[in-house]
Amino acid sequence: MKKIILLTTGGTIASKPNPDTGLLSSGALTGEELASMCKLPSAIDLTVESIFQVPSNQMDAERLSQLKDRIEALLADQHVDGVVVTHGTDTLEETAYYLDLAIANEKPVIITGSQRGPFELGTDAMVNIRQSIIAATSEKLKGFGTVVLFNERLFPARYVKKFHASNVDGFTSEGYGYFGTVDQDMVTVYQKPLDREVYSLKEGLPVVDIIPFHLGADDRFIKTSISTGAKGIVLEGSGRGHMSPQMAGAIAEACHQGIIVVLTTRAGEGEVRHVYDFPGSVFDLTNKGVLIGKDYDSKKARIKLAILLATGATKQEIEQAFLN
Ligand SMILES: NC(=O)C[C@H](N)C(=O)O
Repeated sequence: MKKIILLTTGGTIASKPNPDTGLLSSGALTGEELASMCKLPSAIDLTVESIFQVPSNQMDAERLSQLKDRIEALLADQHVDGVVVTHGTDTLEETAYYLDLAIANEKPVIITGSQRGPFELGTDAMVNIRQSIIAATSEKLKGFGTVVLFNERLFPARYVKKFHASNVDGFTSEGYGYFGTVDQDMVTVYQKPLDREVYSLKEGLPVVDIIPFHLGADDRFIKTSISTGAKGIVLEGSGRGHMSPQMAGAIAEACHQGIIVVLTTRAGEGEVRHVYDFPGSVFDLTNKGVLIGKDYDSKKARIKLAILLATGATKQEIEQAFLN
């Protein structure tokens, strides 16, 4: 019999209506309460553990590290076949990618959430938990790193994104698609990621900011990032990766001060590349010391940059790592 651990962290999937406000209290339910509401196959040996009971806007570097340590300890037990994490959907993709890059174990780690609370009409909470537990028992998902299950689909942590604020079909991997499904009790895998990247952290995650470009953006946030001690900055540019000319001077100063600056695009798909030579272009910014963030979503680039900095990687190694 497969042994799976269900590790709950809170979120809507663990929420209860608050009679005082009529709104949802995320994380009010314990893992045990939640599991007792799911119809699980009896052939799975399930252990439930509540590690946090928070809405996912409370996830931070410290909690990520606690979660990773706990999962690693659980997977190290030879009797454990896989771990399922339940999480609020708002930051689920960031936690998933952090776990994906930081956990080396080959056993399945599946992370899921829900858009509707367990007591709401048409809730997706129980079905997502159930399908995730089934996925975690699958031999097919060994060596995949951390996988996100949502609405019966399996997504790679590197690309998955919450694209709908409330719909139960709320997650996608723009341009790349999902790599499998869990339909009733059947796990099907259509694609497997070519490379698996795993890093060994030497210290806690440093401060890395995301600074978006918008029409008319100035340099105040970049200056604040520099003066408040950020170790990394992810710039979210437009199109091929363009920032405003007003930002370019402060970006050069950030690089000059040894802050690692990575450039991404706010477009949903496509890569940051040298195409133009105007002030604020990729050409201009890389000449100032900025690294190219390829096709990374800015939130994923932020997690990756923070992890790389926490491994003690050099600027050259970080540049190389973003070519993956
Ligand atoms: N659907 C959800 O889980 C959203 C919730 N606000 C959270 O991320 O905790």
